[in-house]
Amino acid sequence: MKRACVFDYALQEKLKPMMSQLKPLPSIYYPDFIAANQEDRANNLIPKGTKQQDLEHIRNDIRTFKKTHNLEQVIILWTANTERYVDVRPGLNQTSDEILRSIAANEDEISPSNIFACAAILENCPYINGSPQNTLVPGLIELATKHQVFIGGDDFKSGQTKLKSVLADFLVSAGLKLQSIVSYNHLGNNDGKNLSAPQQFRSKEISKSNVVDDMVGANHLLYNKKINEHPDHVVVIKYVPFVKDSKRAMDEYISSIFMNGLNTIAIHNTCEDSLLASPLIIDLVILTELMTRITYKTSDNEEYQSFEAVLSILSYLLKAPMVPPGTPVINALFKQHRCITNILSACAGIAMDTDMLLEHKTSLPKPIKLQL
Ligand SMILES: O=P([O-])([O-])O[C@@H]1[C@@H](O)[C@H](O)[C@@H](O)[C@H](O)[C@@H]1O
Repeated sequence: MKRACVFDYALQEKLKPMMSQLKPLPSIYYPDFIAANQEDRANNLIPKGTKQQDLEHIRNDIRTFKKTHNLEQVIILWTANTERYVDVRPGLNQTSDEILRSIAANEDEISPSNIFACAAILENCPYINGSPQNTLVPGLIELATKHQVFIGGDDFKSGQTKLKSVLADFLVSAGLKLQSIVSYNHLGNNDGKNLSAPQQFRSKEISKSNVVDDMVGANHLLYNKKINEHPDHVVVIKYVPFVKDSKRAMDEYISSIFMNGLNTIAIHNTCEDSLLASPLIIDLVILTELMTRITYKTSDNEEYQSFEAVLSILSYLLKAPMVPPGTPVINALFKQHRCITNILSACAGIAMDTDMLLEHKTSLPKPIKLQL
């Protein structure tokens, strides 16, 4: 808390008695997966062993934590460093058997977050990837499906990307042809320091770049699908220690409009990145835990079932939403929000809001006013 410099001194002093009770458990550190500049922070480690031993250690930590705190459910959420992407290849991690064998064989290409996700799934704990790397490889998706354990990701959608998912939806659905998006930001916290390494930046660049794909892809009038027409989209992230957690985001959106006119929107946003991300952590855990208690049955199957293991309802909170294989990725923010409210309305037996408000546009009966 002191090192991060997010809270002012007075607030830190108030929080210190509570925060000092929280002792992080030793973790695992495979240098090849995060920036070399993180080495001095890797100072609370499990004794060096094989990846199988690391897996068993993390599994035991989960069981011990659950028993010590007398918990019904433990949810594992990765908020640690952005890792480089792992290779996805036959024999390594494309099936559940492959990834379990690869861990047992101490394969170099198994990442720390692969180990945590595998441990969570094997301990029947939902796993959420709050960072952009491709932790949840096909083998872990298959393992989660087999064990019917929820998984979700990727990458908290905190600021610049969340705004982009609204602006792009507004522009494209209004027929203003978005032609160029340049998203620049600099920040000085440790996330920024880790992202200053090319491979870690590449993970973040991927998760920040796909957010307009569904909106562009849905508008065949503006964008020629045959030539995969798409706006220019550039993401730049720079590490500037002086600004610490106070991320500066600068965006420029240029759209072609009527009679070949141009519409340029330029935005400057300054915000403490950690303060944007922390509430997302809480919401992701609450929504995931709620989904563990929702089952459904259909007219042709009397048995109640859970939702798909890949929890795409979390997409409202994540930059690069994971979806069950073969299903559409929705990034438009208010579609994602409506998905949550409509599913919860259905669970509560409440009619979904159609926004038609017909009762106020016709002679249909007016709604009964509820005295709450
Ligand atoms: O959510 P968002 O503001 O688009 O993206 C942010 C990035 O711009 C920032 O560089 C990174 O450090 C944060 O983790 C966050 O991912």
